[in-house]
Amino acid sequence: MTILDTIVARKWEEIAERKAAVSDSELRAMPLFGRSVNSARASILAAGSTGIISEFKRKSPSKGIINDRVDVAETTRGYVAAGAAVLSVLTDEPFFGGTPADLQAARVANPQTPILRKDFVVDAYQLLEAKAWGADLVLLIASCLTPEQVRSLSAYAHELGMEVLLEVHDADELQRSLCDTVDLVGVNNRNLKTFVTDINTSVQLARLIPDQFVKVTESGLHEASTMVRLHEAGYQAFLIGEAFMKTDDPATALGHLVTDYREQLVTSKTIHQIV
Ligand SMILES: O=P(O)(O)OC[C@@H](O)[C@@H](O)c1c[nH]c2ccccc12
Repeated sequence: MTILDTIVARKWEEIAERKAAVSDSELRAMPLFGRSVNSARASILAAGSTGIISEFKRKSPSKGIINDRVDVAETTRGYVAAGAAVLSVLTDEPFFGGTPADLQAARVANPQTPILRKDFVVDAYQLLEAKAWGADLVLLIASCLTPEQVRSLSAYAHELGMEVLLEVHDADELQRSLCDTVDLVGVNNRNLKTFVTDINTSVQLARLIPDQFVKVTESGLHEASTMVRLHEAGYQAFLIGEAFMKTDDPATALGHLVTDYREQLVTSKTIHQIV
């Protein structure tokens, strides 16, 4: 049994508990449910966007406690001020220390910014929750879903007005799960079964992702030079958590990375023009 199997098994228990406590119609009646969503796709592709999807993550199975001191509203507001194109907020409690309240607090603090509900979505009920808690897009992880589930969950997310980030880790997952109700494709550099992180995963898969999808590289990103390399490989967005959250001031860490990335991009473009 891998950690992913353990997480998904626990997730089904959580879903059963939540369904018993809050009905579909109660979720639909929540104040945020009817709000219009912010497009992550548009934000990432806008001229001058950093493409950074900045994550609020307190702990993880691979790293343990990363940061249990900072406030979600203050941190996410700081992320946006420092250049985040999209926010990612973990809502899984047992393994990542996130809560629905974190997502709602980030929503209220950042009304104009697209926010990803970062969780292990396996059931349509979680999409209703995401909408009710103020999410603009949801993550679907190919390795814990059948291609049919990816299709039906992504179509339902679209019906609810949200966008979909499909996460893959290898060519096989990409080829069998990709469908046109997905908006962004994320390549996770971290193998969720072994926790090994390798940037080459993204480099190798980039050319297999059709251009209609926004290409996102996920996990293990700490250096501007790595971002430049992945940008040149075709990535438009970068999902980054730990590099920011492990510091006492995650938003300032993001600001520094943005400055370095912009400088290095200019240098790299100049070199390409000369060579
Ligand atoms: O903290 P990192 O290494 O920058 O990674 C962020 C993000 O990619 C990672 O948290 C993540 C990617 N896919 C996930 C699925 C579930 C939980 C977490 C994740």
